[in-house]
Amino acid sequence: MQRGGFVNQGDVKGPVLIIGTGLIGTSIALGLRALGFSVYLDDPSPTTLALTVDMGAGLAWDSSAPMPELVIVAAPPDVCAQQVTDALQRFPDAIVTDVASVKQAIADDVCQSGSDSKRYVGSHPMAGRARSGAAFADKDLFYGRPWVIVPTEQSTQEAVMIVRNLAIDLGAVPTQMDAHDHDTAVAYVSHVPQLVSSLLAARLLGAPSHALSLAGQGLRDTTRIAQSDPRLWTAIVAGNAGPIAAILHDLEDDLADAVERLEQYSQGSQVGAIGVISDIVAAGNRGVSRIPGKHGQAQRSWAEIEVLVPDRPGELGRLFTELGQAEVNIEDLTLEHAAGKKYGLARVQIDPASILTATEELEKRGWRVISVGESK
Ligand SMILES: NC(=O)c1ccc[n+]([C@@H]2O[C@H](COP(=O)([O-])OP(=O)(O)OC[C@H]3O[C@@H](n4cnc5c(N)ncnc54)[C@H](O)[C@@H]3O)[C@@H](O)[C@H]2O)c1
Ligand SMILES: O=C(O)C(=O)C[C@]1(C(=O)O)C=C[C@@H](O)C=C1
Repeated sequence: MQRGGFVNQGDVKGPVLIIGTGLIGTSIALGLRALGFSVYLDDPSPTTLALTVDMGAGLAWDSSAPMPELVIVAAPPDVCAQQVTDALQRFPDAIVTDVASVKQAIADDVCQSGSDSKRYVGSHPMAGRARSGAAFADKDLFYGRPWVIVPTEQSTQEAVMIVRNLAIDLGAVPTQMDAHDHDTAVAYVSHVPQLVSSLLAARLLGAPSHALSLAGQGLRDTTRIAQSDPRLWTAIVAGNAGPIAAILHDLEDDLADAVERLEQYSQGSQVGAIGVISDIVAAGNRGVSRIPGKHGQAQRSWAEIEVLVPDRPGELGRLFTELGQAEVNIEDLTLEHAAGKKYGLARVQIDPASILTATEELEKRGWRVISVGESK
């Protein structure tokens, strides 16, 4: 079997079975297929399973298939413990992992199930999309992203290595934590952000349509994940309710303070209101500067060029190609589209040392560069 160029210890050689072939299960399956693994798929929805097989992600599992060496449960969090326990019983030699966004409740249930839980190691790839389902799967979804490995006290070292190798084979960066630390961490970086984004987007239901027609990048940045699947996120949030509630309490205090000061200000009192606004924005600046940049490095400043991109097929590709020809590396990109306009606005982030070259080369090739400046 062709491997991603990694390790001798904990190498999976036999077939991999993926249970739950939605966004994450199918992305893993496609990535493993591309590396030459033999992949089997199972999902309670026959339509989903057929779609995943049609996408070339593997073969539908049946009892005549060879015994898997690794089983990956990629089902909603509230059914993962049961699926892991069943897999440990059905496949007595297999290592079993799950990829659910919550870990403590699943680990507790598996360890108390009476099954052979030393072959179980939890895990969680920190990559995804706001859209569920196999149709949105991507074999490169995990590339460069953290993948948390969450052994229980009973997990064997071999099982841990196999799950680490899975992450590495898919281009992810494994990092190990216990279930409690994992759940607290993801409450901060994933679960509370999801709820805040949803709450913010829900406020738009009461906004007049002329307000929505003015929506720009700020609103899009803060509400992208509000498109997420309510069923999946109900199970995620319910599975990590304690740590999430603790952070929401702090947020509630901050909000109550801000509301009180703003109301005092609007009623004519000057005391403390301006200070609280400045404190909120400055604390936000400090918080956002703690988010690591690409590949987990400390965040650094990029230069940003804003370029008008004609709304025609192939134009964005041409922009990438022509920046590449000028030997300018794109570090990040955002696109803004205004409804009914013939142009989109691409904000391309690049190394500040390349800014002059990029501007000159783009203008030489007929692009309209709107502005050049600093970005984070
Ligand atoms: N979406 C993300 O961004 C993301 C990222 C990392 C981890 N995860 C975790 O990965 C898991 C899958 O999420 P997803 O985004 O792929 O969801 P999804 O809705 O796209 O896919 C879930 C799949 O599980 C199947 N399923 C439902 N009940 C099942 C059961 N009892 N047994 C087996 N399969 C069952 C569904 O038919 C569906 O195909 C979840 O536990 C989620 O917390 C999600
Ligand atoms: O990129 C997104 O859309 C995601 O929401 C991915 C995201 C996250 O919060 O980072 C969502 C849930 C997962 O458990 C892991 C990753």
